[in-house]
Amino acid sequence: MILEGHQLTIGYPDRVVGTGLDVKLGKGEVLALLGPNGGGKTTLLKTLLGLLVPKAGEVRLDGSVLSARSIRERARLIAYVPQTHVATFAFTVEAVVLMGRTAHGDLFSRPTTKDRAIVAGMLDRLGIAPLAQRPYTMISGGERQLVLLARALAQEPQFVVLDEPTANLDFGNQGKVMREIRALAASGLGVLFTTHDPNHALRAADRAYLLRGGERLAEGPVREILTRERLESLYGAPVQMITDATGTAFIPG
Ligand SMILES: Nc1ncnc2c1ncn2[C@@H]1O[C@H](COP(=O)(O)OP(=O)(O)OP(=O)(O)O)[C@@H](O)[C@H]1O
Repeated sequence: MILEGHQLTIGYPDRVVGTGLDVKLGKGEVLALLGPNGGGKTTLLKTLLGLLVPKAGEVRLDGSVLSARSIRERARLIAYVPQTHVATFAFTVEAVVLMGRTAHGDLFSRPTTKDRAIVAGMLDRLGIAPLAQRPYTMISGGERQLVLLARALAQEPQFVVLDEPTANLDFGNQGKVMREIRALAASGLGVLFTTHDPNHALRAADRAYLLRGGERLAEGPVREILTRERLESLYGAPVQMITDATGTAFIPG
């Protein structure tokens, strides 16, 4: 199964953000989307998810146009972890993660024992089981990020799309999410995530897609694509590269 954007023009009713964009994500692989603020990353993600309609081109899932599938079917296949949002209603953490099961059951049916077991497993896996009965509105931004990831995984999708999944996380939890992303790919899911940290792409992704001003600057295997020169050109700023026996890291210059 492949999630694919073909010759996409992306944007909003009053604005074109990018044109001629081709993106491909297969199962079992991780693609990192990098680029400067306002470059179009979130717009591209939302278009691939079917939340924004492409102005031209099409999004295909397994060769057929995504928009031809029902919203429910899409939700079963592709999970979205948005940038952390603050909920208005004080659902418990467990209830928020249970929402991930909605695509699998009848909309008005009560969660099954299996649903609850899957949710408990996800909370445990991400180390947030102690938060289960806390209101989602009264936990930290980083904890919320992990709850949204748990909700996406409870969906048991084929693809997971994450918008800056490490943005609010402490150093330890950043590592946890990177490991989780690799584990998802190892279990056969396709993962697409945006990041402002090239080191996270190096660590967790197979391929990198560089997007600037709505244009694809480069795409390919992370280790080939992420060079000091390319990152300097992507961000229009100096970048330093540090290499030792254990690997390579980039720091803003
Ligand atoms: N709802 C909207 N309506 C109109 N224009 C928008 C809307 N949301 C974003 N934009 C514009 O679209 C362009 C791309 O924004 P987008 O959020 O996709 O960038 P991004 O690469 O995700 O940025 P960041 O790294 O800052 O999150 C920007 O110029 C932005 O101002």
